[in-house]
Amino acid sequence: MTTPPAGYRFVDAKDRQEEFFDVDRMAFGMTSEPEVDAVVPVTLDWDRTLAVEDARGRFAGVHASFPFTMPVPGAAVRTSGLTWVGVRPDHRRRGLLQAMISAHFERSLSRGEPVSALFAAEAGIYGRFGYGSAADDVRLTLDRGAALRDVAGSSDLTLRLDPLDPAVHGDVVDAVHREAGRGRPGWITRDTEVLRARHLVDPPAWRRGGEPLRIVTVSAPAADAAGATGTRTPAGEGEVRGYALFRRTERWEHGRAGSTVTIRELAAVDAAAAHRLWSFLLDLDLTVTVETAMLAVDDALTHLLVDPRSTTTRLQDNVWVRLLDLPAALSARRYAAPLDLVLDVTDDRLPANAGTWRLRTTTSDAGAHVAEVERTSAPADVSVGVRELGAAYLGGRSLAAMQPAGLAVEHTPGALVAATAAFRWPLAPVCSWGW
Ligand SMILES: CC(=O)SCCNC(=O)CCNC(=O)[C@H](O)C(C)(C)COP(=O)(O)OP(=O)(O)OC[C@H]1O[C@@H](n2cnc3c(N)ncnc32)[C@H](O)[C@@H]1OP(=O)(O)O
Repeated sequence: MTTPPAGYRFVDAKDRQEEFFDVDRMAFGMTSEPEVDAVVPVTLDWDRTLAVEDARGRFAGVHASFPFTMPVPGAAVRTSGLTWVGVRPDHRRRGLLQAMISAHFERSLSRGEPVSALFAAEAGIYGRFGYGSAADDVRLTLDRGAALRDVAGSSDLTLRLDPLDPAVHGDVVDAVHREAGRGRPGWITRDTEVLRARHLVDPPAWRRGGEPLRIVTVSAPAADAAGATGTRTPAGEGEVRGYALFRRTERWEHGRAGSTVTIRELAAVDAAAAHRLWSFLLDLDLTVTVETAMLAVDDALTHLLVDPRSTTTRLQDNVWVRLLDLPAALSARRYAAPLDLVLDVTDDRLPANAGTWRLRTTTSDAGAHVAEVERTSAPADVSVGVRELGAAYLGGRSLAAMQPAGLAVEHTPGALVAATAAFRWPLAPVCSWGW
């Protein structure tokens, strides 16, 4: 069991919840506002929290994790979603994060979670611990009226705008979100009531002068409702095929309206639904600018825009992935092509992962290849760090492209091209919400 640096010890945080939050408020510079705290539910599972206490008995560092089932190429894997990591500024750079990460790895492995994932507060922190940046997202700023390519059936869908009411819309949002991300690696769903509730809260302090959150849904006519999501609008007009959670922030300058539309999340189960939702959001009266939520780099919108150059696009790292139990993790996902590869893996923090492994696809299931991963003494085809394998794990990064950066070394000609063809996946990975 990991021990923290001298003068510190790990302690249970369960009965000291306010202290736990105080550390993060100190670490992030966040304030506690009673009107926000009253409505924003605590999502933590206290059995998955851990604190580091100093010699005076005060919490100096904390972290927690969520038990996710993360979609990976062709399958899903139990994943420990690291969160709420914080060290008080007066205790930083003494190795508390190092100790907490080791404890997190041990505890996740003991629960049978072969993978950990996180959203990084700063992108420079987690690579040293073997997390690889496994997905990017894009946020687009669009002008009102940005033109879209046509999609058949879009105008047949019924559109409905309402104030967001979690009690009314919670089930619709959950069902459509699940369906919209089917088959997309990284698309973690909100699997507890409290995570679902947290996603829809909207305290006035978070609105930055904007209106309360709205929801726009699009539905198939009742007779056409095929049942993909099994949801109907609250008024029962048909099956819901997509929604967007958004708000407008009103602005006037020299008598001219210049409001902004800010989208918290948009999910659509088919092209017509995506087109109808974007067409609506891109043409709201009195608005001039639309800010999207984080989208997959290959999101439908990126294909539908007539003039992609007219938007401002911000690319950012999305989910980071750490393989904790390498053979379990690599055999949990599917592969896009057959592969028989000996990998020489370096992993300074989890030596059980280091050394040579043979990854061999055996059977295929609906075109996706199932792999066995075993220890071998055979000579390696490719040498790679566990961080790079984490980066490639969701199918969004090319192992071959890491070679010019010196992060993957090929010993057998053609091995990196073959590995890349097998590890890549048709849909770019993304998680649509941060935890
Ligand atoms: C998944 C999430 O929850 S992300 C949220 C992360 N939390 C925050 O950003 C809140 C503000 N920051 C903090 O609370 C702290 O500074 C932490 C948690 C980032 C680091 O905690 P510390 O206890 O200071 O880290 P620790 O002393 O163990 O340092 C470990 C290593 O990480 C490096 N490191 C720490 N913070 C950073 C950073 N922000 N950027 C780059 N490197 C960092 C250290 O330099 C050290 O490097 P070394 O191994 O080469 O010496």
